[in-house]
Amino acid sequence: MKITVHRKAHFNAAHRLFRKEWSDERNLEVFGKCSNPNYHGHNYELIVSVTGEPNPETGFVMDLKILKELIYREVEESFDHKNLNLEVPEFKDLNPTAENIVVVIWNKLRNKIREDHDLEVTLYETPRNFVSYKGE
Ligand SMILES: Nc1nc2c(c(=O)[nH]1)N=C([C@H](O)[C@H](O)COP(=O)(O)OP(=O)(O)OP(=O)(O)O)CN2
Ligand SMILES: [Zn+2]
Repeated sequence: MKITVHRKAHFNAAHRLFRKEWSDERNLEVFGKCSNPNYHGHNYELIVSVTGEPNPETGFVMDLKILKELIYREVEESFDHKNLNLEVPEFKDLNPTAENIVVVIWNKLRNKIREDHDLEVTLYETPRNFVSYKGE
């Protein structure tokens, strides 16, 4: 029997979507207002979902307190109140789109979670725009 446990978290961060080899006009055409050269912020909401068999002794798939601390260490500490383009090394040469952010987060968490557990990460960039990734 497999069960999925979910933990929500959030971080606030600034970003700019752009390609440096393109003009500001071209970036505006493709990335819209998220290409503002002076950056802008989002309140990102994160859902980390871990699927596995519950341990028969504890009833836990994974201790949610441990998952909470893991998300804090791996995601919130590095991303919260940061400029993703300028302060988070993973985005030095990678456009911080919701798609790229969710993959970076998944990769940071994957090797910290038991191999026999499945991992899916869902990231809300705005209340209506969200992406999810499960490593496929
Ligand atoms: N495939 C993607 N498309 C877009 C991304 C992205 O990361 N992946 N990002 C953006 C912007 O960064 C942002 O998400 C859009 O902001 P906004 O248009 O303000 O979104 P809202 O949900 O607030 O817009 P409403 O019009 O109020 O619904 C754009 N595209
Ligand atoms: Zn944006």
